[in-house]
Amino acid sequence: MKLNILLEHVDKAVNSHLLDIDVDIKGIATNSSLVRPNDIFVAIPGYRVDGHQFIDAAIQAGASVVVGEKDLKDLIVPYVRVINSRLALAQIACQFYGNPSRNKIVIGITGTNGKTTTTYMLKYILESCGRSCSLFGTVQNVVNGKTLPSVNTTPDALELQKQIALSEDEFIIMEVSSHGLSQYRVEGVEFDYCLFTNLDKEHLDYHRDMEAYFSVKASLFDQLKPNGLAIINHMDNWGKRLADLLTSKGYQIFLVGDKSYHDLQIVHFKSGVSTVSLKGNQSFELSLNILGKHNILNASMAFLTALLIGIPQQKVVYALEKFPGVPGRFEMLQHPNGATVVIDYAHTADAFYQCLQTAREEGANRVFHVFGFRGDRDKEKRRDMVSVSKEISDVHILTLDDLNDVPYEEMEQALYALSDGGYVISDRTIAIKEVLEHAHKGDWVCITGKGAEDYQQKFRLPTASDKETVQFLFQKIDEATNGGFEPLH
Ligand SMILES: CC(=O)N[C@H]1[C@@H](OP(=O)(O)OP(=O)(O)OC[C@H]2O[C@@H](n3ccc(=O)[nH]c3=O)[C@H](O)[C@@H]2O)O[C@H](CO)[C@@H](O)[C@@H]1O[C@H](C)C(=O)N[C@@H](C)C(=O)N[C@H](CCC(=O)O)C(=O)O
Ligand SMILES: Nc1ncnc2c1ncn2[C@@H]1O[C@H](COP(=O)(O)OP(=O)(O)OP(=O)(O)O)[C@@H](O)[C@H]1O
Repeated sequence: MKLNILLEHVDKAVNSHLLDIDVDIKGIATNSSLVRPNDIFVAIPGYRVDGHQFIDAAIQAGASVVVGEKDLKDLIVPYVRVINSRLALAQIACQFYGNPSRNKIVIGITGTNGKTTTTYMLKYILESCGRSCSLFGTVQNVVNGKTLPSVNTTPDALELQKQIALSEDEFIIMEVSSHGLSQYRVEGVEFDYCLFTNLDKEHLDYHRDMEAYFSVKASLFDQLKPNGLAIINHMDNWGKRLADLLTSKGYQIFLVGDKSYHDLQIVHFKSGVSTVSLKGNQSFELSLNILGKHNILNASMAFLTALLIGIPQQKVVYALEKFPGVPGRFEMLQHPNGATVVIDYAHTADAFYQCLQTAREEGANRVFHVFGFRGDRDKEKRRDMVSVSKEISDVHILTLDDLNDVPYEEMEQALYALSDGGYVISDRTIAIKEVLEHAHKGDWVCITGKGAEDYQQKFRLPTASDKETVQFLFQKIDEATNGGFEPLH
């Protein structure tokens, strides 16, 4: 593509005369090691390193044009200075791949919790009706039925535009994170449906405060196509704010909630099976294989969206009944002694509440809760998480989550400082072992924070995830002759 066409929609600072240069651009790169001859290299001042440092390497690798934010002179190739490199990248990628989101039905889901679950539910409903979907999210990306690894919840603009262009699927369903929005990863994507699940204290190491976090999330809705629809959880206070904001802007909004004026009303809110009704219609049952009122809410959001897309109600009900769940989201395993083990991805206070309260409402005798905190991530939410755990569970055990380069001892100290009457067992696998040893029939063990993700560091047991650890320990119980655990060596 000719440079002048490629840069047509880029907010440029200076050197715009270079747009006239008759250069043919073959591709786009943001990493110097991935540059190929005749690529345009976009230098991004990153959080770890400054991409401008790699301009020479990019040129050596064949970049024929460089885009950046700095005032640079004397480059041997044309240099386009822009106000924001990430924004320019999105605008360039969008143009290069021909605005691919315009040819798709695009669904974006934002909010602190429930994005992954809701995307999975929607994908399942649509695919059950023979419609094809690409998916972008925390657990995996899927395009044309092929699974691709997921580096970020929301991929960077270059990867996202490329994958949407490659997609032959009818729908694009994506989780839109606040980082993704603030880093312009979805800039240029035009959405048919945008969903808001909820907002809870999270990522305040990145956003100034909750107001700033909310504003970023709300900005997704400005990317709706002219006839695009917003679907909002109106039981969440931030959802109420968003609904007011979008109404004042003239957007078409649909609300999920527990009041008769909601477009989808959850009339009788119960984990597993709930009664819901559509405005002005008879109520009916919505049943799910996964427990938790929060999952009923996620299902209701998916339900309303599917109806707006035009899927018949009965087909949606049927698909949700069969929905197999999401790896590591309230995934239940049965302890040989009759206790119940739940592996969940809860890592905010609200998610703790949902997970632990579900165990309580299911009649748990005692609730054991094993959890930790990500190193080098939002510290503000930690105390709230501990207090919810302390309030709802009978025993809370603090353990290590991903260290993210924080020294082991430092994180261990943080656990002791926060434990508030709970136990600290630093080795995650040993914490799980201790709890499984102490849990009896009728007790529930909730292990939260990692979900289906692999461990980032080695722990004492030879396992790579919470599920593997639990299954490894169950196996040991089965093998042991005395009905207890084999000693560990
Ligand atoms: C803090 C943060 O958001 N970082 C994101 C950011 O990376 P960065 O700014 O650190 O990049 P960098 O490593 O400093 O590199 C800067 C530039 O130099 C280039 N470079 C670098 C080295 C080299 O040799 N040559 C070279 O050209 C790099 O390609 C890059 O363009 O831009 C990258 C590309 O978009 C992201 O992958 C990366 O996400 C990292 C992996 C991350 O962990 N992000 C988290 C915080 C995040 O975004 N999370 C949300 C979900 C949150 C949630 O809801 O739970 C998400 O959407 O994933
Ligand atoms: N609607 C909801 N309200 C509150 N908590 C929820 C809701 N849905 C899920 N959760 C909790 O949040 C955890 C993460 O759920 P899910 O992966 O669906 O959310 P997410 O928004 O994709 O999270 P992340 O952005 O961190 O990947 C679940 O394991 C559960 O504990």
